[in-house]
Amino acid sequence: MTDATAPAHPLDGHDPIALARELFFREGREAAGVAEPIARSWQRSRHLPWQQHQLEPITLGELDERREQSLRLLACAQPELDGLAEHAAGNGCVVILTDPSGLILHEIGSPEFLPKAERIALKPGVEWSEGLRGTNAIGTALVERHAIMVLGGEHYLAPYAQLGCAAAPILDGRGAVAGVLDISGDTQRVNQHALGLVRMSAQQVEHRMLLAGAEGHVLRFHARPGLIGTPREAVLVITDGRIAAANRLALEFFDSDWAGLLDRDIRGLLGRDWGRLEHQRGLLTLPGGRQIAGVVERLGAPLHAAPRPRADAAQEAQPESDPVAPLLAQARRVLDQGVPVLVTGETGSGKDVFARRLHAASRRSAGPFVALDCASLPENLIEAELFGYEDGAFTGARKRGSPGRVREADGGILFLDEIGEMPIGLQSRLLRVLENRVVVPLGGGKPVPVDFDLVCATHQSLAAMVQAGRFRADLMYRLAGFTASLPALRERADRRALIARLFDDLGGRQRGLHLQEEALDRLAAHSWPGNVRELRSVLKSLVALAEEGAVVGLDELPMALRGATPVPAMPATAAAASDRPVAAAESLRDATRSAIAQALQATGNDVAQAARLLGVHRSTVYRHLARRRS
Ligand SMILES: Nc1ncnc2c1ncn2[C@@H]1O[C@H](COP(=O)(O)OP(=O)(O)OP(=O)(O)O)[C@@H](O)[C@H]1O
Repeated sequence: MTDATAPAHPLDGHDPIALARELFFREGREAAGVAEPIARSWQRSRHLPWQQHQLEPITLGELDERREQSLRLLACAQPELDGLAEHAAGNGCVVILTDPSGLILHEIGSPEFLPKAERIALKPGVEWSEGLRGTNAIGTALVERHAIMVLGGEHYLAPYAQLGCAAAPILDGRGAVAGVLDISGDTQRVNQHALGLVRMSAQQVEHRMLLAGAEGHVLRFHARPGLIGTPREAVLVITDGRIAAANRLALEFFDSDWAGLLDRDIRGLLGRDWGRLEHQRGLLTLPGGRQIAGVVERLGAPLHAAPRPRADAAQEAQPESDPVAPLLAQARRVLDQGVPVLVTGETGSGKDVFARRLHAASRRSAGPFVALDCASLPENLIEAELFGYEDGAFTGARKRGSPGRVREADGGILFLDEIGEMPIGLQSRLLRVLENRVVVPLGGGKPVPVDFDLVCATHQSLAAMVQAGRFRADLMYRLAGFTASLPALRERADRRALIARLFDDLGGRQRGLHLQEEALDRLAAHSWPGNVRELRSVLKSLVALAEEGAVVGLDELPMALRGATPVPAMPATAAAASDRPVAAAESLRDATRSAIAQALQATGNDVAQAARLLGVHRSTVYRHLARRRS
């Protein structure tokens, strides 16, 4: 055995894990004093050929292929990855998604822990099966098919003795493992809370995957009717009269495993009357006399049990799919060919989130994602920040110089947010870097070759800025190889589903809250000038203010949302923006301007309060005020 493959050594004499290791490794006895799944895993690991220890990641091309093979998993897991990433970053941890073999497809989270993860090969393209790394949360969860936490000395191998991981397998509707969701960090950072989070998130991914792949009919049911339509519902997929898929909650209800339920004739299980529940919530008496409360949906039909006429019925009739997903797929294809992508949309519509998702889906996902917000830096610092500088290049420069963001993005993606704020003098320099693929630091020094893909974002009209002489036309053409125009929240056909999901994800589910249909209708009809950011902050306070298990109705909504008349929708859809860049982007700017004006009016010109109301940073409001004055 080499050092890297040697079992971790006992930590100290009083530690029960250390004692268990002493008996197991030194004296060759049965594993005792550790949880049963760990003991079983040590036993399995003992018989593994450790000389096959594989630390190198597969190539980027191979990783791409593996991602292609797990496309549905990746799409269904993305919202959880986004949510967990916030938690992980705040706790010094990373979130990991693997494919069914334990190969890491994605890793996102704390910049503090990522380098440590890198050192032990906990990174995209590396497989963490039990067969290759001994007892570890990802590999052992795959074998045990249950969520598991593996801390410090419970890992079989020495290099992982400081590592703490909580992992949950993601099973598809036929019981096959689709992947693993994991939170990892230093041992003391990972606890029962992390285990609860990955377990719950894996359940959400399973729920989404089950519905995404379903054909025919779906029966959603639960003993508590309030939970129907949430990820805690039991689900059966019925295709051609037989059970094609089921989630774990449905198995629990029928006290069965997948083998016992799959391919059974639905009438034998539910009785002949099951079709009575089509599009109508109700009680069904099963052949044994038990009753279930549920609803059957025919796929492709509206997802709501009892559709009622409403003003925006035409939009509601569209399937509640994520309108951003096809844009993301197109943008990824373009970016992977080395063509820059420009993301446009109103403030808070998710441009930053989109850019990060694009990175995660792109050929450069194993490389860095380096973001620079051009609006947040004074003009005279952007150049140094972007292109780097040599020792003492200017007063106040760091002693040993700085490589700059462009070089930091080497091998990955450079994200320039608010590109419209890039000073015109720097635009030609950026263009040169894009064309020549070399960067020369401020204060001289040798040109350094760089290799990165570029994503930019703006809520402004670059075309209008070109006309006004504030943006270089050649740079605009270069940047906008592909424009992804994100829809405003009020224009999204899936906004009801999005609101319901965010409500659950922001703590509604955890606290057992139920968002009433009327309240959901009102939230969906609101104009949301601050878009998803504003929506999140309203939902967060709704969740925080509600008592555990409460029903959240119209009366619980903030005053501004209770009024009967929703704020009229603002003009021009973002979808039209790519065809008519000037007009659409102007309307974007108009919409942003009028949202800010409304917020300032509502708050008596209190900038801080207006910014809070819109869910934007104060500087955004100040910037708009300054522009209005000029
Ligand atoms: N699809 C989504 N699901 C959940 N949260 C989202 C989604 N899209 C955006 N958000 C959240 O909304 C907020 C605003 O998103 P983001 O920063 O990406 O918007 P933006 O368009 O870049 O805003 P700005 O123009 O002000 O920089 C963030 O808290 C983000 O996490």
